[in-house]
Amino acid sequence: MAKRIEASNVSSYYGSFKAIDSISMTVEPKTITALIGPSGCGKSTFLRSINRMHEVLPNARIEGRLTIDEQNIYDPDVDVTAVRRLIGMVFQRPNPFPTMSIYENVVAGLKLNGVKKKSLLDDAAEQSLKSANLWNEVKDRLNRPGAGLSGGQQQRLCIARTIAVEPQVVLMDEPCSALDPISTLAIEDLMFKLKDRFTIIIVTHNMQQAARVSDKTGFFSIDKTGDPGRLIEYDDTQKIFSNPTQKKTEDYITGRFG
Ligand SMILES: Nc1ncnc2c1ncn2[C@@H]1O[C@H](COP(=O)(O)OP(=O)(O)OP(=O)(O)O)[C@@H](O)[C@H]1O
Repeated sequence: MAKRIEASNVSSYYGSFKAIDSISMTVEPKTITALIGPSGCGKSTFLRSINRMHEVLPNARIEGRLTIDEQNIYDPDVDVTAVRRLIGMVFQRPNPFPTMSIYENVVAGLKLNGVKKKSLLDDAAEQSLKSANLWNEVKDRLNRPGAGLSGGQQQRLCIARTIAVEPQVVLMDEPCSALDPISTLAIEDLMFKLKDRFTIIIVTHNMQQAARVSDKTGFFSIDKTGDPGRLIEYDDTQKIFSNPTQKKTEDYITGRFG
């Protein structure tokens, strides 16, 4: 089941440096939300705050409230591993486990969760690779190394690995920035397909991509170096790209700034 995400006044810090200031937004289930904005305005920091990856760094912390279907994921009694299982993440560079086969990559998370039965693992591998639009390309070489695939295939393998554990939210941090245009379109097609099942948030520098794939867009910005990033405008993607309310948004999307 895809889930609603609600951020209320989320500020994230690296030590004493405040990287984002008081971000509030609601992301509806089964939608794609794009986060755009100039370099260093805190898009990735916000994304990593959503699945508690931010706090992995020493001295990193957040303030505010982040709920997934009413559950505050920062409540002290919340199991962090369970949060990260619920909220999967795909990174900028495809990062398949280098020593594992294609099959082992996809089922790695399930095995970690204690699934042992071969038929269940086989089934999950096939379904996840099909969902990731990769099955036909790899079904005859499942035991070959994942690292032997092309960049675009590796990224789809990482998406298959992420969705194999049935998360409810999928976070994507510039998932296409290392890919060629054809692989990029393959990932975008895949995102459309996945939004039937998952809530997706994508950080992208590619404005055409944000306009093509997302339902909602959040524009982040900073006033000057050293200031925290702020959410300037958050609205339907069509509105942001055709008639934004804020001048800063307009300047950014028309290329006058950033
Ligand atoms: N590990 C870290 N330690 C300290 N500061 C960090 C760390 N990671 C990011 N920052 C700082 O936090 C701010 C926000 O960075 P972040 O990577 O979230 O921005 P971004 O909008 O995703 O940038 P980009 O588009 O370039 O990826 C920047 O000032 C950055 O230098």
